[in-house]
Amino acid sequence: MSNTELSLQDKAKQRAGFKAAEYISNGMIVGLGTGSTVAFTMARLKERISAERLSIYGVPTSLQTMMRTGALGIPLVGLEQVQTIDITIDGADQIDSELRLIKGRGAAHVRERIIADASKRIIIVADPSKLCADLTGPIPIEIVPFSLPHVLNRLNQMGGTIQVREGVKKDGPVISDNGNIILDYQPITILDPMQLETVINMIPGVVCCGIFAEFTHKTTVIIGEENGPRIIGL
Ligand SMILES: O=C[C@H](O)[C@H](O)[C@H](O)COP(=O)(O)O
Repeated sequence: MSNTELSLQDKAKQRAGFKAAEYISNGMIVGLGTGSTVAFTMARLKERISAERLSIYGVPTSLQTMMRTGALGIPLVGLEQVQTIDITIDGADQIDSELRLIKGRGAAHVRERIIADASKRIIIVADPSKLCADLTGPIPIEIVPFSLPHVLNRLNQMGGTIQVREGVKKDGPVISDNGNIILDYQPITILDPMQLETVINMIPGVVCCGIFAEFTHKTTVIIGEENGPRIIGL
């Protein structure tokens, strides 16, 4: 797509995504997130690989990213082949003032959390619409299919509303890359993101939810503002 065809929001994503690619240097192992914003980072990395002979290996967080990087020719390694990941670049659905996140609109948050945890540093790329004073939800939750009635019961006891995410081009529930079901849980309020994350993640059957509150100490956020990328955090 040419630059003139991009929407204003896509241009903002592009500014953030391109800026993040500058943080990558020769020899790095790079966690590659999922979604439309980090797709711009991957496009820029492909250019740097050709123009500067940049030598990197990516660790993908989803089948979508695996397919995109395959098409771009970015070399990949599996998590089992690396000790640690130098930097992970990923998107987010909501970012609060303390750099806590909600992720998982694309149902990739389980693998994204694993890669984030294995990374020395995390760079989150986003357009300005993702910034908020406080996280509000909905919160994506990946669950083992067998546990559906139990998890629905437990979340109902907590209040709020829950939807089993359904496919757009598929009848029935969305199935994640891990073979699981995705719920979208709208709590009444999120007073303490870390506490709510812990409570949801402890429900048997939940693989994990999309609140990422534990990585703020190693997170940088890049917002693609109109007059240039804004860096928040480290
Ligand atoms: O499951 C999807 C991921 O958490 C994405 O990183 C997140 O939804 C942001 O995606 P986008 O950059 O397309 O807004």
